[in-house]
Amino acid sequence: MYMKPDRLGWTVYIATPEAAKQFFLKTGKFPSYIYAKSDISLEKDTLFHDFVGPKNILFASKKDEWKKHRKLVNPAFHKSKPLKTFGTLAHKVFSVLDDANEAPVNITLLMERYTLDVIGHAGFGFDFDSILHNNNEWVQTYNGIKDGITDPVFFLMPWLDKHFRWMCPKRRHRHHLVAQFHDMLSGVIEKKRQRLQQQLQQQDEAADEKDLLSLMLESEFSEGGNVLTDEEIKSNLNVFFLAGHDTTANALSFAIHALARDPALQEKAREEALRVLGDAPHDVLPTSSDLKQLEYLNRIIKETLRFNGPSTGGMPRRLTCDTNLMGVALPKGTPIMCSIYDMHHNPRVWTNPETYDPSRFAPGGEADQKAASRDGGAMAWSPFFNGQRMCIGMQFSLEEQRVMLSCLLRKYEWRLPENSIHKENVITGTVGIMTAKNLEIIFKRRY
Ligand code: HEM
Repeated sequence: MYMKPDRLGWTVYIATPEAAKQFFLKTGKFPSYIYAKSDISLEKDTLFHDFVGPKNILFASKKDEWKKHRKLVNPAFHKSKPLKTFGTLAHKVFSVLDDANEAPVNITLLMERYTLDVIGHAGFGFDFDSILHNNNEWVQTYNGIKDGITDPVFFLMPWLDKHFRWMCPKRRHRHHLVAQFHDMLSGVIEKKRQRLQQQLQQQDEAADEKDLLSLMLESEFSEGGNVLTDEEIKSNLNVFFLAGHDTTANALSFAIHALARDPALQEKAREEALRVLGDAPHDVLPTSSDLKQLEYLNRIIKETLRFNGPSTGGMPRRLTCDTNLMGVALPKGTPIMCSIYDMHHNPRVWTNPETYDPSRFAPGGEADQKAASRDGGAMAWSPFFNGQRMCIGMQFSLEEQRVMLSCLLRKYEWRLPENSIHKENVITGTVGIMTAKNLEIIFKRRY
């Protein structure tokens, strides 16, 4: 553990599995968490607050409030397994790669378009069509909001947004975009509620391909209604965007980079993809049983999430009572974070942590050995956090990555351009979600 100044002031950072075990699993007595989420990111009247809204699963800091959201959201994520959606949209990405005709492609931006279309379809049955038409109205609207939220000036000085946005027409426009986006979402929710009430919901639609909004509304309907207000449902949908879109896009681009840097690794992963999915010269849609057999690819995905996990530390917390953490007395009110990045790169936790090595995740390998130990070793790999507040979209994201990467391996060989700045390791460039700086890749068709 160490301390450094952060947005909440001097903050304790956890970087070992033993301390992380307490942080993740020792939640404290009802109704409060010991390590309760701080609402710093949600200052009222900011663009971020306007977009995401205060009442949702991610920001809930009290147990009863969180349970209310999790009750509806959980069954939706359990039922949802939209492999067809993942696959069909991956094929659209391929048409962009084919058009590039072996010219370098900014893979992070392309993966962001892919994951935006995925979350539109799988989240609430909406087609952003951002892979093929990145300039259309709704993509521009969403991107305008996202750029506004991640603008470093307003991120670091939220009071500018609250008190002085009247001086900045561009900022006012961004708030206007949020209102437009919310109106669109409200319309979709309303229509879906009506369909459900009139029992027009297609009964024959496979549950695993239904969108998360429909699944949440169905689960609410079966509870007799009124579990969450429309505002709360909308707020949860917006969280799925913020939590599930850039994170998965960056995880995918880091994996594509790892495979580009090491042709032998790429070839081995391709052999597995061809063995499982066949080598016929046309695109395929992987099934659930196919994905289970992609064992080597899975190791690559896991090692990529250890080496370059897009979420480096989750949201800041504050202690709600005096606590003893690993023999250190910490007073109530202390700001505290779990640094996933530091834990994943800690030489006292992982052997040669700066070496990218998927074999750590082979059966009986380093990761399994750690998980079997009693001192919190299972927490050593926590790209999605752990315990109660672990990422609810973990399986969704892992399946999305497996589908995209296995289809990509079948269809293309890829490499870094000669002058790439990412030859050794990927160079990253932002705060918050870890993102590669202008990562370009050259794709060569196999069929
Ligand atoms: C590689 C991809 C992803 C990573 C690395 C990731 C990481 C995380 C982490 C670290 C947390 C805990 C945050 C905290 O408590 O401070 C979290 C929570 C969450 N994530 Fe993800 N996530 C990913 C993908 C997704 C996807 C695809 C979705 C939804 C479609 C999603 C939805 C959520 C939600 C709703 C929570 C809040 C859960 C709760 O508090 O009960 N995430 N994620």
